[in-house]
Amino acid sequence: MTQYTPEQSSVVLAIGGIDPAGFSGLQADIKALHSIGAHCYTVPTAMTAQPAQAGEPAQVYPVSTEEFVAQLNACLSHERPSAIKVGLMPNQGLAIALKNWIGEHNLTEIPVVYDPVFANTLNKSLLVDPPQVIVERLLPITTLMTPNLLEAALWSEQIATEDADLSKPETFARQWRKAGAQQILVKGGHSDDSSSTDSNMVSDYFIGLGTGGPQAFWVSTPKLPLNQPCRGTGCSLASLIAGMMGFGYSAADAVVIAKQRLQEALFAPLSFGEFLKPNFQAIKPATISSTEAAQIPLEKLPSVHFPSQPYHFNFPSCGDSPLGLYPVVDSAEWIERLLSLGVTTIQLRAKNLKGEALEREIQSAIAIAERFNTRLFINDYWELAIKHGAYGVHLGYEDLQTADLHQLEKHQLRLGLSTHCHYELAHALSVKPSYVASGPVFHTNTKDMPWRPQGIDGVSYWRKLVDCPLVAIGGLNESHFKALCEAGADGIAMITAITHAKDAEGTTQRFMDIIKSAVNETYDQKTL
Ligand SMILES: Cc1ncc(COP(=O)(O)OP(=O)(O)O)c(N)n1
Ligand SMILES: Cc1nc(C(=O)O)sc1CCOP(=O)(O)O
Ligand SMILES: [Mg+2]
Repeated sequence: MTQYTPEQSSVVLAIGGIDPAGFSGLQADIKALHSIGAHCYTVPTAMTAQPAQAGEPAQVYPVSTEEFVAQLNACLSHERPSAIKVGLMPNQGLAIALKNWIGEHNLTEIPVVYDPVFANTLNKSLLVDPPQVIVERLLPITTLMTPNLLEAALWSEQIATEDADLSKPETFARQWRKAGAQQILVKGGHSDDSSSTDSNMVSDYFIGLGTGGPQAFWVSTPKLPLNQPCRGTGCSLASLIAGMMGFGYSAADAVVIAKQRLQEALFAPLSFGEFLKPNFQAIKPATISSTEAAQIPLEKLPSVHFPSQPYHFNFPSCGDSPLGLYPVVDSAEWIERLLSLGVTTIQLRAKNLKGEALEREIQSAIAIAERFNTRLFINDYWELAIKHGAYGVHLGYEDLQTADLHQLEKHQLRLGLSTHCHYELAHALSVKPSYVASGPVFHTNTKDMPWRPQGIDGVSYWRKLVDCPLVAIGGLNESHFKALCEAGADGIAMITAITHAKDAEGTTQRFMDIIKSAVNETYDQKTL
């Protein structure tokens, strides 16, 4: 599994055209990247002249291959870039030169975000060679492509199979993947089609590698009532994605964070002449720390959902009393032991049972929890949880692909969801669960985790994003309880600290007391 470990700095090599009017191309890249604290190298592929008047074509003056490579080398003589963003690539000669340069300098591990600019927002062509040949050259070095619907269509028409429906972003995305794109975000900003998405939202379709394997999802932000054409949004989005990938975020995470930041810059767009442009000055400037660059001062994360339909769920609440100490155990026997001490939230995480034995264990656990009037969550086995009338289920991100959320909602089970990164959180929040779990807070020996522990700061940050109860999990023990309560955790979940304790009963009692007084102290501090 890839481990995504955010770095302290992001240096993006932005390659693209110069738009002297300052709306798009490298000028837009610089503004977007500076807003997240990334450094931006700028290597022009062409000077352009893009008149405002609709009738006049754009002029494109590509640099020579020699000039291009000399600029790339000059950048490389400073620090090695942590991501590359490619915008306007006007001809295949420069595309080949870039591909060779990346190979010759062993830069193939660096993520490349390619925004295939074929024409500007005013639909003026900016290419000297046909788009197909340029894209073909760049596909092998590209980590993530970000075409808009028109660009995607232009290419897809060349490669589409006969039965392909070319009116939908998801069709294009699949076509491009077949043609060799590793990961792709088809931007739906030009779409009139609202059949698969909410018409008040702009929805982009992502297919790529998530932390646990291939992912496909829609990522949507509210449609803004802009009264003039807005320029430079595609360049800015691709730059923000490259910047976040440069900080070490996965493509899926970078897309979610970048969409949010662009959305924020578009809430108060700057108007210049006939056009608008994203207002990155309106965003709280990010510092050079990667976590802070991702820390969105927040409107809201974009909504993320799987390819079927947007979600309209509302799972029941877990009640008014705080979730508190939340032991995660593997048997009904443990549940009986801990509930008799007064534990009010507990989870059955039975990884070693199957078939009838598993079903019996779940049934007993539910019967015990009912006797103690306790919130019992069943991990993984949502069908058995429904069948035996459990209080709730806890699901991981992968389970969302298979679990029938409609059935869970229909039977009024509470739903807890694990989250570890931005796109998982964006997805979880779209489901409106009963609680969100955030982990791993610290290193855990209980299971392999592809995510860097996020620490207490990560819990505080999640708290700002999450509008339902928040549960912290991963490597937790009593030394963390006070800080976790101050950070806003409603529940503190753990396995080892209780199940491996010499005196599990005594330990649990002490943990409950500490959490109770930490919750009271935090409450007092907030109300003073
Ligand atoms: C409270 C809580 N948070 C997170 C998890 C992890 O659940 P999941 O992602 O389903 O992983 P497994 O527990 O199945 O390994 C949890 N169980 N409880
Ligand atoms: C099961 C589990 N899920 C996690 C997550 O981050 O989603 S961390 C974790 C293990 C928790 O065990 P312990 O308290 O022994 O560290
Ligand atoms: Mg699970």
